[in-house]
Order: sequence, then C-alpha cells, then structure tokens
Amino acid sequence: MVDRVGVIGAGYVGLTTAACLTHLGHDVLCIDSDQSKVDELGQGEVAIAEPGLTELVRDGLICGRLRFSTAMNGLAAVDVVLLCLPTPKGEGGEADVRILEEVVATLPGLLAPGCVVVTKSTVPVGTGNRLAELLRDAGLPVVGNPEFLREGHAVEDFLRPDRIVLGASEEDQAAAERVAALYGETDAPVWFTDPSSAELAKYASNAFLALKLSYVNILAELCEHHGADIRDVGRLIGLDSRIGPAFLRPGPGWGGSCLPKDTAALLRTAERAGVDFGMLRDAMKANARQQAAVVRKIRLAITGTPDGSLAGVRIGLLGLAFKAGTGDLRDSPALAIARELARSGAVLTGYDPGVESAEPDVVQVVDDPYLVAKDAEALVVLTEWPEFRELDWTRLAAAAERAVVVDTRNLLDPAAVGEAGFSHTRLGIDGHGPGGAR
Ligand SMILES: NC(=O)c1ccc[n+]([C@@H]2O[C@H](COP(=O)([O-])OP(=O)(O)OC[C@H]3O[C@@H](n4cnc5c(N)ncnc54)[C@H](O)[C@@H]3O)[C@@H](O)[C@H]2O)c1
Ligand SMILES: O=c1ccn([C@@H]2O[C@H](COP(=O)(O)OP(=O)(O)O[C@H]3O[C@H](CO)[C@@H](O)[C@H](O)[C@H]3O)[C@@H](O)[C@H]2O)c(=O)[nH]1
Repeated sequence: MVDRVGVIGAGYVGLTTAACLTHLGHDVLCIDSDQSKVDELGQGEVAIAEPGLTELVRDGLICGRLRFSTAMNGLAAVDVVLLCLPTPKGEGGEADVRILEEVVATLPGLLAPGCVVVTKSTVPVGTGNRLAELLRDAGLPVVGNPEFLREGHAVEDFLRPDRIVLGASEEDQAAAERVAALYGETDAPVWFTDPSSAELAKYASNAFLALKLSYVNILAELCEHHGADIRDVGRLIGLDSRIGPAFLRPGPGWGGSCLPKDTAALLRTAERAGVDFGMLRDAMKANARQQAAVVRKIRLAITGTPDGSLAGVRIGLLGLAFKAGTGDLRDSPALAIARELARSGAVLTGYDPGVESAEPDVVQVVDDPYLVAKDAEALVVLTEWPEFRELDWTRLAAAAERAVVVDTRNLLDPAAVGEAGFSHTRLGIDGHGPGGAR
C-alpha cells in the first residue's frame, strides 16, 4: 500500500528515511526548519556524504514523490509522520527532548485524526508513553520505531536493517502494523513490543557497542604491557560466536553523534532509577583516558618522553572525522585529540577525505594528504580511511621534517612505512613485554 508520509527533520536519519521511503514507493513530504537546507535539497543537493543517498533524493524529486518544505501545514494530508529530530546531550547527560516536544505540541493542530506519529529519534525510556497520552485526545496514535543506521552506511542499513523495532501500547497496535507495512517486504525480523522496551533497546544497543570498544581499548593497553598483539587477541575472541568479530578494533576512542550522548543518557536514566550502572560509567571514563593515552603516545613518539613539550612542533593529522566513511565531526575523538595537541602548543595541519573545514584555531585543514607532511615532525593517523594505506610513504617521508608516524587505527602497512624510514607507533601491538623499555 502506498502511504502519504511526512518526515520531520532532514538530517542523517530524516533525509535517509525520506529518500528510502520514497524509493519503497511512498509519497513523502520532508520538513526541515532550515530554509537553506530545504532549498538545497529541493535542487537535489545533498550536503552529507552517504553512499547512494544523493541518487535516491534525485530519483525521488524527478518522479515527484519526494518534496521538501519548511512549512508544517502540508502535513495535514499525510497518513504517517516520522519524527527525526535531534535529541542532543542535555545538562547532566540526559537527552534533551525539547525540540521534539515542541514539535509534538503543534501536531494536534496540524495532523488529521488517525495519522500515526512515529518517533525515529533516540528518546529516553518513558517518552513514547508520555507522547501517547499527550496525543490521545487528538486521535493520534504513537509508535516508537528507533533507528539503528550507521553513518557512512545509512541507506544500506535503512533498506536492509538487522531488525525493525516497533514499540506501541495495546491500543496502538494497529498503528504499529501500519508502520511495519511502510517497510514493505523485508528479510529483517519485525519486532512488536511496548514503547519502553523499544526505547531501552536502542540505548542498550549503543551502550553495549561502547562497552565492547572500551573493553578492547583497555585490552590493547594490556597487550602492550605483555608484548601481545591486540589483532590476534581481537580475532581470537571474535571467533567465539557468542562474542562476534565486530567492534574489536582499538582506536583513539569511540565518538560520533550517538555513542557518547546515548551512553551518557542511559547512565542518567539508570541513576534516576537508582540502578547502579557503574560499568557504563567506567566505559565512558576509559574512553576519555584513551584519548589522553593517545596524546601521550604522540608526545613519546616525538620527544622521547610521554610528557615532552610540543610547543611549536608541527604535526600532520590524517583523519579528523570520528570514523571513516563520513565527514561528521560531532564528538570526534580525532578532533578532541587535535584540540589537546593544539592546547600544548603544537601546530597542526589536517587532511580528511570527508572534511573541508574544522576548527581553524585548532587545525588548518588542507585538501591534499601530502601537504600535511610538509615540515611535520610527526604524522598521526586518527581516522581509518582505507586510502591512507595507499599513500606514497616515501614521498611523505621526503616532505616531512622527521619520519615519525603514530597510527592510532593500526591501519598502515608496516612494511610500506618501515621501508620509507618511518618509526611506526601502533596500539596494542609493539609493546616490549613486562619490564621492557616503553
Ligand atoms: N546520525 C545517526 O547516525 C543516527 C542514527 C540513529 C539514530 N539517530 C538519532 O536520530 C535523531 C536525529 O539524528 P540526526 O543525526 O539525523 O540529526 P541531524 O542533526 O543530522 O538532523 C536533525 C535535523 O532536524 C532539523 N530540525 C531541528 N529542529 C527542527 C524543527 N523544530 N523542525 C524541523 N526540523 C528541525 C535540523 O535542521 C536537522 O536538519 C537523534 O535522536 C539521533 O540520536 C541518529
Ligand atoms: O572496531 C571498532 C569499531 C568502531 N570504532 C569506533 O566507534 C565509533 C562509533 O562507530 P559506529 O558505531 O560505526 O558509528 P555511528 O555511525 O555513530 O553508529 C552508531 O550510532 C548510531 C546512532 O545511534 C546507531 O544507529 C548505530 O547502530 C551505531 O553503530 C567510531 O568512533 C568508530 O571509529 C572503533 O574504534 N573500533
């Protein structure tokens, strides 16, 4: 069945949702309060780099089933409206749902009775029940449908998700069925549950990933103390089907627009409920320590001591985004490390295939990876873009003042950087065993 769908918010989640639902045959009106974004999208210009997204947006515009607007009144004609609004980190760590609540408060005056209101934003447990109560008198059923897409894989994850979660009260089950039908034929398990379970499942999923990552980052440190290799340790624990191989690569810390804010929000939820979720607090602390440890490694590689001065030292950064495949700088560990290096007096140049500009007082962004090496005393790989492996390391060595590379993603080919004369610092690989020199 073709539905007339409204999507509010045209960011990573909203634009992907709008474009993919159009692709699945629906008629979609996508609303955003940002006039310039709406104008650009109406011209088929997509500012975020997501494989396949621009094509889907343009296909939708051409066939006339995808429209963009800032005007909410067009929503009067839709059967389902999906809320894809920001829920940023508020004071004390909890999710700030004010934008969402302000928009929801306007819906009874805008939507036709029977229109299904769907929360795709990540919202704290209890939000769905509260919204359902608020909208019941207006005859608007509410369904929670948390989104699990990853940046850089947004379209693929939306169209082929691991699961579709629908959280609704007993009386809104028919509405939940209607939302499930939006996705058409799918191989994914479609799971109907209550609103609170759907909300908690979303936070629990991100928090579990964060726990796994902090675990592997600490293991990498332990590997260094014992001369072990984190790649082998990760592979060997990942072969246990109960653990699985994903999310076992150490790095400069986990970041992005979701994991940091969602772990903080879940911790706050637990604190409010009087539930001790100390392991989550520890994982967050370990993440902050990881970024500090990387800064110490960089100091050590350049000055020979973990506390050495970086005043006036030129450092080239390869990668600024929080992970490869995106230009997103929100809560990027790479940028946090850059800030710390800049605070210590280092002079930074950075290149990232997805990033055109960052914080000018921290790092000068260039559009050529070889420029970051110019007169640098060290290169630091902070984001795992595969193309960094393919760089001409002899050329980089020639441009640099000193051939020193700190590879916080264990990405580079040791033979290629070694042959070019670089000293190569990695995470959890090159330790010297107990009592060895560090
Ligand atoms: N980014 C992800 O990978 C991802 C994945 C799953 C879930 N989520 C969750 O989805 C939600 C949205 O995240 P996002 O990354 O898409 O955010 P985003 O910041 O990329 O996009 C939000 C959009 O909402 C618009 N907006 C803000 N206020 C508005 C208003 N009052 N009316 C209309 N539009 C308004 C903004 O202009 C922006 O375009 C959050 O709750 C997030 O936690 C994000
Ligand atoms: O082995 C690994 C895997 C990931 N990371 C880091 O972990 C962070 C998070 O990566 P990822 O989860 O891929 O980022 P997001 O695109 O923010 O996606 C997460 O957050 C989204 C928003 O809630 C969810 O929808 C997704 O399911 C969830 O994976 C990044 O800094 C990565 O560099 C590592 O350091 N090592």
